[in-house]
Amino acid sequence: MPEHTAAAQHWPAPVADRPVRARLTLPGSKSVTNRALILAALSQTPCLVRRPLNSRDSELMVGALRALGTVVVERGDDLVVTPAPLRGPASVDVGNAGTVMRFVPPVAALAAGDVHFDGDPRARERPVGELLAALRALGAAIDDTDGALPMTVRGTGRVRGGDVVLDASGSSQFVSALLLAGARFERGVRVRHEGAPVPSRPHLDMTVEMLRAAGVTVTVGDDVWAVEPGPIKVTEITVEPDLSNAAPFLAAALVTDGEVTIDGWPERTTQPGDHLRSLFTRMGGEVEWADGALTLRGTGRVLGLEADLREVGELTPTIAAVAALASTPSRLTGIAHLRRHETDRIAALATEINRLGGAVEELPDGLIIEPRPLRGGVFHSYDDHRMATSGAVIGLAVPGVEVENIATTRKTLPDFPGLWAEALA
Ligand SMILES: O=C(O)C1=C[C@@H](OP(=O)(O)O)[C@@H](O)[C@H](O)C1
Ligand SMILES: C=C(OP(=O)(O)O)C(=O)O
Repeated sequence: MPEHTAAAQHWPAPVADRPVRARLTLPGSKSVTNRALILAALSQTPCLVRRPLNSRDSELMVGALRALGTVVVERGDDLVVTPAPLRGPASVDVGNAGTVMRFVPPVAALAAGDVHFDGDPRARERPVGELLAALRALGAAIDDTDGALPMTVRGTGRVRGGDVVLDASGSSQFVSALLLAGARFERGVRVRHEGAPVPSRPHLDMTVEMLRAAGVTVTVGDDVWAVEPGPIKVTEITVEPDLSNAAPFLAAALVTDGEVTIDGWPERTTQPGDHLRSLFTRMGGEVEWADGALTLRGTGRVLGLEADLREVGELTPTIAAVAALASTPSRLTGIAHLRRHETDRIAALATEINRLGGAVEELPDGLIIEPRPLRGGVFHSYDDHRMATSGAVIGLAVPGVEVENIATTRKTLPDFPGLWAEALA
């Protein structure tokens, strides 16, 4: 049964009856894993992907690339990716993975044969039209449904490439998608963004950094990115732990006055989760990085936050959960694009926190969250992994919170309930 139709289960969120003290190693980053898999499939050499995420979004990416002919083999916890000529006919299930629905179509355009794309019902509502229009302008043939899924990329084995202008205000993934495959286009690709600001800049930096590490020449200007045509050569990529998925665990220390250490936290990284160091400090935590581990200590106060989260939108659900438990108000802005994430996260957060007695007001591009005492109740997850973990954070401090469909956390974490129990033990 597809996961989005899995029977709704209510998971009683554990209450922290004492400060959470834990030291944890987290699974690999979704964003790094799925970029690594794309680059490895387009590489001239086999590639060892070390410590990849092994969860729904990465499984969907592996499935997509296998469908196009790439050989992906497990070796212990690692993956060996052996590139092969890309070919259709093939069918790709994108699930509700933005990285699969945006990063794979340009690869499919390089394949010889038709590649059909579809996914969870929500995937048909998530934006992809701007990317498809850009791909067409670069020489690809695509049959879509009014700029959305389901669609078929009619791959011919080659893409002309060249200059293209697109509006990436809906998702940074449109730009990342074109850059990741662009070196394999005959003329490379030069992407210019025009429109409201592009969100999630760190993810674009991640794309550029990983391409350069794979031997690709990339130049970056103001809202312009160019990839030279040429070979992609990558033999090994080590995936960092998922720092965005560190958010609920660090939040657990913050809201219970505890102390949580995440092992393997890179000293320098392009992952947006690294911004948690400053964001959670502003919300009352004390953060220390030493010897490759990050520790967050609660200080007995949880403060609201005024912040533009455009760059780090995927951290919003956890920040909103902490804000709902804070002693001062929060105003989170710059995140209109979250309305087309796994769910409309702005509406979902307001509805669910208010259902527990909160005082949250929706803005067109964000949330105002006033402090209120909360009560128990069902916290719906809307098939959104980060909504589910946010319910768990609130449940630490509010007895009687039940998270509906906690299993949806498997999008990017193979065993959230197990890790949560380990953290609280
Ligand atoms: O490139 C990536 O890996 C991602 C980019 C961001 O997408 P948007 O720019 O659509 O927010 C982020 O929210 C998503 O979780 C992962
Ligand atoms: C927006 C997210 O995912 P996706 O890669 O599906 O866009 C997310 O993980 O918060």
